[in-house]
Amino acid sequence: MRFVQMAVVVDQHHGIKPLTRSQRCRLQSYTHLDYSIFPHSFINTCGVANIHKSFSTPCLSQTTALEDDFDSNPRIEIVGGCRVPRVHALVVEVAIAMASGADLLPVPSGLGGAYFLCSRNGDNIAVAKPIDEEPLAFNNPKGFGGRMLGQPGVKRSVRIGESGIRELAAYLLDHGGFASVPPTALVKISHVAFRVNNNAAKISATPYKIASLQRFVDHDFDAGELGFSGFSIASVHHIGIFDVRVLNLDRHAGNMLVKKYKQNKYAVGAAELVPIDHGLCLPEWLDDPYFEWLHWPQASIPFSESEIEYISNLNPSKDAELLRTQIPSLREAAIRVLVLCTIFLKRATAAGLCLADIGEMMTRQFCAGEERLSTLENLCLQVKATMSGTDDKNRETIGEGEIFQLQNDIKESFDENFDLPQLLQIYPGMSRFSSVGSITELTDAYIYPPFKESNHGNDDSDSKNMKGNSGYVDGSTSGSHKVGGLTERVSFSVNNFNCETGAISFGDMSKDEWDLFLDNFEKLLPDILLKGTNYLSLKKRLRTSCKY
Ligand SMILES: Nc1ncnc2c1ncn2[C@@H]1O[C@H](COP(=O)(O)OP(=O)(O)OP(=O)(O)O)[C@@H](O)[C@H]1O
Repeated sequence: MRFVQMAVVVDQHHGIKPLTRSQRCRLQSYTHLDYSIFPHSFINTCGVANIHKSFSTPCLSQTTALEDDFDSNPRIEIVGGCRVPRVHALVVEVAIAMASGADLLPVPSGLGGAYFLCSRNGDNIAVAKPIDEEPLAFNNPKGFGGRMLGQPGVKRSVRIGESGIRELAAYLLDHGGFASVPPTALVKISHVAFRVNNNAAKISATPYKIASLQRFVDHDFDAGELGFSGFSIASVHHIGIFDVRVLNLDRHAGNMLVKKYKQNKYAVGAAELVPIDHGLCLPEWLDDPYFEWLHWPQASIPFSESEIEYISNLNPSKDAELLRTQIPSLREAAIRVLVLCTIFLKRATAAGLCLADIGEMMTRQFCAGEERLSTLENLCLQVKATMSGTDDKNRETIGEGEIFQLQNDIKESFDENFDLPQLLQIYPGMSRFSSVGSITELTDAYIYPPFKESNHGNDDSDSKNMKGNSGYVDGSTSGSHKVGGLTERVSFSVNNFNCETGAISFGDMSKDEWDLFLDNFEKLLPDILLKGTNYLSLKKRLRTSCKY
């Protein structure tokens, strides 16, 4: 790999300023740049006029020895998002800023390691989030570290070290900037300021990391610091539509930035929201999403015509293909969640449901201290049951509360080597499952089923590159945590649904099974949506009548 030592040239002769708007626009026309090999002529003109285009080096370094990846100069190389002009412009700007000696400032908020990249005059340009500093990852700087990449993360359906690719996926999926996801890239980046855990292998120079890189959004608040009544309906709808598509598990108020607006008495509802932090979207199975907007009044207002049109134009197959080609390391299980949720959004919108209705049908409910599966999850179980041709009467039945308690117990026992035989004694209902050959199978069935899936039809090269970087644990081989080895799933019925506990995943289906699943899903959907509409409107009426 060749890297131009930009800092020297830039500092001695010119001094770099952030790119102007017109410079950025011109940069966007260069679609084949490799930012690691800018010629000096590029630097001479602050990045625009004499740029040599079309360097055809691959996006990823071919370097295999870790030592080769380190030197004392800050540098950046684009890994994912290569073909998106606005991403190019962002990376160029950051490269120039780094070359001119710009600072990298740790962000105090959030659970993961994040850094503001600033220009020399102190303006923030971008936010970098290294994947090895994610919550639970071994280089996490905020005290939530220690695990290897590839293990279950804070949300178990998203593995540690795989948030960065989801940040990029979110940007790629936000067609036309509908939800205003800021331009985001996946980069290899080195800087002395990056956190390296004392225990990690030290190589005498600058840490070189894979990170998501997102354009900094100038803002005055996050949504949690303001009342929701100030947000525009369109803004809430657009973010909500996006969150539903990607099954966002982490849309809390702090992940929506707000630009201060001039308030006068006529300007209520004028503030626009900018969504950030998409590391926990596209889970590997149907997990429980978190939608902060779910109970905001804007979410109960019907979609506008343009929103309905946008939704009807969404093409889940194309989106899936986009992700497969642009982010080969994103697992098929996650892509299938996107496809399913997009279909659900499209059909629900066509049936006249509003954002709040749709979000509610995707979210699990807590009732009398028990977590209940969402309507969407129940529907998927129903579809799975029809496909497997299982007859509920032949199934053992245990109570719903018992199931979730059991799941929690097993999850909690994950690190403490809890005594599973003892667990089975506490839950005698479990011993009736003749299909369970061993305790390992039982554990796997409850905790890891989706981690066993293979990347159907996917080229694994990109993920290998990520693994090569630093101690990546592959789901199929992560010794002590017994991923894989599951030969048969544990099934039983809950409220007449055939239920595979732990997770509803689509990753282990063959292509034909998945197509059949989607066919059946679409057949059963109208009925569920009709019931949902009736139920939700009754619930709304009750809520309204309670006020008086
Ligand atoms: N694109 C952006 N523009 C401006 N500020 C940002 C941007 N992205 C992140 N930030 C700031 O950095 C902080 C941490 O970022 P982020 O929420 O993405 O990290 P995290 O570790 O995943 O957080 P969390 O623990 O909330 O999931 C945010 O609270 C916000 O203040």
